Amino acid sequence: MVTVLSVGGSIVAPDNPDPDFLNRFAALVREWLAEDASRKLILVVGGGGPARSYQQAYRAISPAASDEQADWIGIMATRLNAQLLKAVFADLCLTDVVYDPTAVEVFTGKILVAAGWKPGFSTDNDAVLLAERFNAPTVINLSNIAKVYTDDPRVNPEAKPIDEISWKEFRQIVGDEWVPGKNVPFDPVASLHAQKAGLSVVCAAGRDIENLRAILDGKPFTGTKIAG
Ligand SMILES: Nc1ncnc2c1ncn2[C@@H]1O[C@H](COP(=O)(O)OP(=O)(O)O)[C@@H](O)[C@H]1O
Ligand SMILES: O=c1ccn([C@@H]2O[C@H](COP(=O)(O)OP(=O)(O)O)[C@@H](O)[C@H]2O)c(=O)[nH]1
Repeated sequence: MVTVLSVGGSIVAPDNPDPDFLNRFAALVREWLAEDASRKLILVVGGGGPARSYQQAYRAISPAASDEQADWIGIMATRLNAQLLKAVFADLCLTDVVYDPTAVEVFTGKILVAAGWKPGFSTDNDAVLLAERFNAPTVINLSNIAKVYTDDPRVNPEAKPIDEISWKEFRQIVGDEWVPGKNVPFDPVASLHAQKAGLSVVCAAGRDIENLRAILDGKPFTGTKIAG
């Protein structure tokens, strides 16, 4: 049984890598995998603070900055974070970090680590492609926010948290347009793809390890389910 976790860069490397979080996360993952030999995990890792600061530097320097170049810069940040996770799980992760999610042939070991692929979307979309490929019905999307809100709560203090939402309604919140480095609970391209594929997504706070344990165990959790 393969479970797909989209691990937001905002929790792996908010500004710099967060070794305290990674340590607690690694302990939980190891414990959970050891409990049942049939469990396997795909960890799709985002770019976090470094992706944004390098993209911003590029835009500050280049008046005619292109989205494609900005995306490539972000992709490289996701690959650096992914290589860190692969090293942390070296004994369980036997294959190279996946870049092209449509070309994965084998999944030996207990963990597969994936990073950014190509311009036009975020690692959320790579997670959707991998979920389809490995028949996982749900993507667990771990971020720096406990729930999806009716609007960005950092911008709009009136925004209300949501427990369950349809893809149609969710896509009205995040829109259709991809912008490199966009901060949204699940990216617009990935959302359309997940809707078409009939996948569900659970958005939750990645740093809350007990809550993550509950999600992995199929128990009641704090977060937002996007489906239907
Ligand atoms: N409707 C919304 N609900 C919740 N968060 C939102 C919403 N719209 C925008 N955001 C922002 O998205 C951020 C999470 O996205 P991001 O920082 O890219 O996370 P990650 O790196 O984990 O993928 C939140 O911190 C929040 O500021
Ligand atoms: O397949 C991918 C994955 C990532 N990115 C770029 O890399 C950035 C960082 O990735 P992501 O948004 O997934 O990181 P996170 O939001 O988790 O920090 C994105 O904003 C995109 O600019 C991309 O172009 N293609």
